[in-house]
Parts: sequence; structure tokens; C-alpha cells
Amino acid sequence: MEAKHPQDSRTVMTDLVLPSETNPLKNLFGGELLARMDRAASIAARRHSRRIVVTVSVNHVAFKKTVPLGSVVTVEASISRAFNSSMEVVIDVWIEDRESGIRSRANDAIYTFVAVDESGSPVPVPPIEPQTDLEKERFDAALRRKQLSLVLAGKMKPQEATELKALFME
Ligand SMILES: CC(=O)SCCNC(=O)CCNC(=O)[C@H](O)C(C)(C)COP(=O)(O)OP(=O)(O)OC[C@H]1O[C@@H](n2cnc3c(N)ncnc32)[C@H](O)[C@@H]1OP(=O)(O)O
Repeated sequence: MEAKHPQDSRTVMTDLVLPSETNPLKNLFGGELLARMDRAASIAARRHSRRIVVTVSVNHVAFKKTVPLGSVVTVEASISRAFNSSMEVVIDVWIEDRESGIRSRANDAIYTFVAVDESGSPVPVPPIEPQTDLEKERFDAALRRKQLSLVLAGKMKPQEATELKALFME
């Protein structure tokens, strides 16, 4: 299968924060942001694989900043690395200052999706060829994150997680 670039799957979704999506402090609910990120990541995974995709794991989420009612929120997702049937999706969330228009990062996350056929069985996806320094950095770290996720899910023995172990040996 021919390799694709992270840019090929880049998905950008911009939307407002409405009153029904906020907590008593009038900030965006974490679950609402998780859902927006899942939707953007799912589109990115579909663009990369051109298959049906399902979320298999939410590997990392950091709620760095509150997102106030009325904010303009942009969720950007792209594939950082593809394995056999699984794809790591990196998601950045930005909010826009109403007056200056300057964007600041509110959140980031890493989800893993799997491409499946009509009966839900995993199918292979194209590999990723990173181009920029940031894409290369994310690509290199993705195997460690996959191994950590599999160890935490009880699907890999810690002693088999060679890339992950190497991180602690450095
Ligand atoms: C868009 C949505 O929100 S969809 C709704 C939420 N998601 C779902 O309903 C998915 C439910 N889960 C499933 O259907 C199945 O578990 C599947 C299809 C995802 C995987 O099926 P399995 O029989 O576990 O397949 P298998 O063990 O071969 O794993 C498939 C791939 O997922 C990877 N994987 C499985 N679990 C994890 C995990 N916790 N973290 C990271 N990767 C994982 C495997 O390493 C494998 O990757 P590879 O093929 O690239 O090497």
C-alpha cells in the first residue's frame, strides 16, 4: 500500500460553545470536548484509511485550559503513525481570543483508531511518511505510546514492550 502523509488526513473542525454544553462554571464539559475530538479523529482516520474506523483507545487527554461559554473552539486532528490496522491520531484544540483573534492551545489528546471491514474485523491501512520535524517526532514516539496502551489494556506483556523499556534505560 502506498504511504500517505499526515497532511492527507488533516481534519479541522471549528464550532462555538453553547449553553447546553457547559458546566455550572459556564465552561465546556470535558465529555463534550472528548466527543468533538472523537469526531475529528474519526474523520482523520477515515481520510487516511478510506475504511470504516472505530475508536479502540483514548491514550492521552490533557485539559490544560478551561473553555468558556461562547468560545470559538477549533479541533485539529491528523494521523501521526499507522501500524497494521491501527492508526494513532494526534489532536490539538485551540481557542480564539474574541478581540485579538489570537489562538491559544486549550487541550491536546491522542486517540487510536482501527480500520475494519463490514463485519468489524481489522483490515490493513497505508503507512505514514512523516515530513516535518514535528511529524517525525510524533511518528517516532507513536510506537512507545502504542506499547504503553497495549500494556495498560493487558494486551502486551511489559517485558515485550521493548521501545517503551528503552525510554527508561536512556
Ligand atoms: C468512532 C467510534 O467512536 S466507534 C465506537 C467505539 N469503538 C468501538 O466500538 C470499538 C470496539 N472494539 C472493537 O470492535 C475491536 O476491539 C477492534 C475491531 C477495535 C479490535 O479488534 P481486536 O480483535 O482486538 O483486534 P486486534 O487485537 O487485531 O487489534 C487490532 C489493532 O488494534 C490495536 N489495539 C488493540 N487494542 C489497543 C489499545 N488498547 N491501544 C492501542 N492499540 C490497540 C492492536 O495492536 C492492533 O493494531 P495493529 O493491527 O495495527 O497491529
